[in-house]
Order: sequence, then C-alpha cells, then structure tokens
Amino acid sequence: MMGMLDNFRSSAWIYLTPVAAACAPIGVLRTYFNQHLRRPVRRFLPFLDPFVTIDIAAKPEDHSYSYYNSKAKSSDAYAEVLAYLSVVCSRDARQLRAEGADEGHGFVLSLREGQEVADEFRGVTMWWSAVVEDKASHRSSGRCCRLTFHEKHRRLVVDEYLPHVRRTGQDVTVGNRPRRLYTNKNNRDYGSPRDEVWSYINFDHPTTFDTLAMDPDEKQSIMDDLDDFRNNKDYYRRIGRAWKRGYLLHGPPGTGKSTMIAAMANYLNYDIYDIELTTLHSNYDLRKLFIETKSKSIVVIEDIDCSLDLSGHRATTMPPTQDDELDDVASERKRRRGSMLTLSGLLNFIDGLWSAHSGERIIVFTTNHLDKLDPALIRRGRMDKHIEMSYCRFEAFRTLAENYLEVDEHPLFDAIKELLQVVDITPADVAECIMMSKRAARDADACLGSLVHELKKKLEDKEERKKVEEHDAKMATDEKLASENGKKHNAEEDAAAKPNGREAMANGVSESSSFSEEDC
Ligand SMILES: Nc1ncnc2c1ncn2[C@@H]1O[C@H](COP(=O)(O)OP(=O)(O)OP(=O)(O)O)[C@@H](O)[C@H]1O
Ligand SMILES: [Mg+2]
Repeated sequence: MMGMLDNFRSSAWIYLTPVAAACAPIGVLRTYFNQHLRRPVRRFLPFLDPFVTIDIAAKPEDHSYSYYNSKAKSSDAYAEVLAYLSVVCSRDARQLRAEGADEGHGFVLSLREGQEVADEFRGVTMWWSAVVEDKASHRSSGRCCRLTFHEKHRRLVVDEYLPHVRRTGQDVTVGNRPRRLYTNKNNRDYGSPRDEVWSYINFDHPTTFDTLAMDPDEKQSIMDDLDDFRNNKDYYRRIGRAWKRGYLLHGPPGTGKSTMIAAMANYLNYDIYDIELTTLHSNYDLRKLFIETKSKSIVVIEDIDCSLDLSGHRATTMPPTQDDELDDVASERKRRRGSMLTLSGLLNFIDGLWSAHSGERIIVFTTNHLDKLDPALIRRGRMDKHIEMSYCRFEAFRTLAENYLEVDEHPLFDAIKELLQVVDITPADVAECIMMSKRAARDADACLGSLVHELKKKLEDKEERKKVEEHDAKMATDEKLASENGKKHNAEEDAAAKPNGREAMANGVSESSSFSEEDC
C-alpha cells in the first residue's frame, strides 16, 4: 500500500512540477476568472466558457437525513479529497493551510482560499481550488474544494478521475492513521437515525503471522488466501460475487483463534469490527451495525456458539426453555427480544443482499464447538475457509521458542518433539510455561527444562487417566457380564422350579379339589 502511494507521489511529482510552474500565471488568471467573471460569462456568453466545475463541500447542503444515509458521507468525500490534494499541495501549491490531523501528530496540508493547483490524470490536466462560499449569496456556506476541467473530459472525470481521487484519498487517510478496533455500543437504540453504533480504540496488537505458532504450511496457505482475496476485486466482480470472504476459526480454548484475527488485521492493514451479538435486540440492529462498517475491515463474531442458540431452527434463536418463567415479565421480555434476532438474520448478514455493501470485507467467526453450529451457518460460500486451530505440535513450538527464547536449536528439542506427538497442550500453555520460567531463571535451558517437566507431568496424568478409564471400562464389562450371568442363572432356576403344564394342571385340579373338599 505504502509502495503504491510512494509511486503515486513520485510520478505526480515528475509530471506536476513543470506543469504547475508553466501554469502558474494562467492559474492566477483562471482563479480570477472563476471568482469574478464566470457567472456573467456563463450566463450571457456560454460558448466562451468550455470549463465545467464541481464543488465538493465540507458539509452537505441538504441536512435532511435519509435511512442509513449518514450525513457523515458527504464530509467523508471532502476529507478524502483533502487527503488526496494534500499530497499534491505539499509539492506544488505556494500558499498552504496546515491543520492538525484528526489522529497522530501530522498535518493535513490544503490550499488557501483562492489558490489553485493542477493535477494530471491520463494526460488530462485538472485544476483544484479552495473556495469559501459566501453564506449571504448562496445556499451553502463554508469551505469546499472546486474541481475545474474542460467539458470534453466530463466522462473521464465523472467515471474515472473522481473515483480515483476518492480511492487514493481513502488510502492516504487510512494509511496515515493507526488501525482501529471497533465494538458495538451497548444498550443503544439502534433505531435512532443519528445514533453512533460503534465506538473504537486504536488497535495496537503486536501479533503478526511471524509470531503466530502453527503449522507453517497451513499458515502460508492462509496468507496466500488473504492475498488472493485482497488482490482480486475484479475477479470477484466478474464471477458475480460480493467482495467478501468468510473464515471460521475453530479449536479448543487457548489455541490462538483471537491471536489469528489480530495477525490477519495486521497483515492486511484492516480495521476490526468486533460484534457482541448478545447486546443486539433484532436483525435490524445487526443490519444497522453492518451498514455502518467501512471497507477494508474484518467483522468478527467471537464464540458464535455461545452468543446465540444457533443450533436449531432458523425461525427463532431463543426458544423458551424450562428455566424461563413465562409469567416472569423480565424473562418473557428477554425471550421475545431474543426471538427477533434470528439465524436467518445472521445468514442474511453474511451473504444476503446487504452483504455486498461497499468494499472489501472479511467476516470471521470463532467457536470452541464446531458441532454445535447449524450447518447452514458454516457451509462453504458463507464461511469459505474453515481453519482448525489445534494443540501445539513441534513446528508450532519452534515458532514460540524462537519468539520467547530466541533459540532455533537446543539439545532438549528432540525430547520435546517426542512428547508433543503424544501430549495435547495448547500454545497458550506452552507460552505461559516458557514465559513464567523465563522470568524466574532467565535462560533457555531452564525454560525448556521446565516445559519438558510440564509435558512429562501431562503425559503421566494422561497415562493415569487412561489406566483409570481402562479399569472403569473393565469393571463395567465385568458388572455387565455378572448381571447377565445372574439373570441367566435365575432364569434357569425358575425354569427348573417350574413344573410342566400337564403336571401343573393335574396338581392344580387335585389341590383345588382337595381345597374344596376340605372347605366343604
Ligand atoms: N497459535 C498461537 N501462537 C502464538 N501465541 C498463541 C497461540 N495460541 C495462543 N497463544 C497465546 O495464548 C494467548 C491466548 O490465545 P487466544 O486468546 O488467541 O486463544 P483463543 O483460541 O482465542 O482462546 P478462546 O477460545 O478461549 O477465546 C494469546 O495471548 C497468545 O499469547
Ligand atoms: Mg478467543
């Protein structure tokens, strides 16, 4: 990204410097013409004015609010144009304004009122000037950037140049600020049109794919997949798919699912939107959140199996349970509220019509229990890539050893390799183990020694557990056999004790007759 910007800067520098120098006196005339003569000339002698102007205002003229169309959008365009022009201005303009950037310690350079700067695109020269509209004479007030170009380039400007300006401006703006970690605000009325639904902090997580411990081939395939996604916008369009990709990260706790998300964000230079589903009231809230996310972002739902009951039907996600006291007002409200956030709402969020909403997006779900999820949620196409984060094996351990201890070979590695083949331990446990011991002993021998000790203990526990399980299984089998034998024995005894039918009848008759005789 920075390479592209540098190219842009250097090529613009080469092209614009002589053009700007040559155009400087013409520029002064044009500025004067724009400010004082354009209106009368255009009105009375339109054929003398072949130039077209477009104003991009700092604030939108129309303050009315439409559904989902935040008023911020228009000022976004202004900010992007300013960011684009700051690169051009810093080289070519003579009278500049400098304002502190919203974030960081830098300045945003812009033109002073009445100044003009030239830019070249596909061999065509465009002129930008800073204009302050007079509130008394026009509807709009405040600053705007005015683009002037020859009428014959109208299509080029509208179809290609302006989108190019916005794209480059976005890259400059996003590239200059730290990554952000957004989370949805709790207890908000998402229905209120002017409500900000996200809050954020700067995201400064140090994890990269280099520090992520996992099988190297698997890691490489994930990085390749991310590259393919990022570089293939046109391909996605050509095959008729929204430019988005879903990843499902599954595995036991402490195997690095959240760490993987941080590594992805740092690799792609994307912001993260972390959605806490349990705070949402309805599908509408989910859609509203999604609409307010920006391009180049990773939308994350962690522990999806715990966030909602998604194992069942698409209709409702919180069916009443025995625990729900239906006469209890609070639980009734909770149930009704839950039933409005549905699995189909979530599916729509992932790949319904709304999912195509502007620009590149990655969606990541994490879970500890893959089997608890509805197959519809995780089928390919929705969650395109399933990544299993597994227990720490030797290759993953090597990464941790390099990171934590700065060793890539050690006499204990063979023993550790053998143990890791039979012992299940999470990378989090390995990391904790070598970090704790490092603090105490401060040398690799002690750290790895303590890891070997931990692994052996786990192995002993595992063998002990296995013995107990085997013993339990044997006991269970013996008990079953004994009870079966007991039943068989009883049945035989019963059979032996019972006389056959004819004898029984004879006995019965004699007994009953003797009884009746006695009775009589
Ligand atoms: N694969 C890994 N590579 C490097 N560090 C790891 C890895 N897995 C875990 N860790 C370390 O363990 C800690 C916990 O890992 P993490 O939070 O990513 O696990 P998780 O799979 O998301 O767990 P949970 O399912 O409980 O959310 C991290 O802070 C990190 O230091
Ligand atoms: Mg996690």
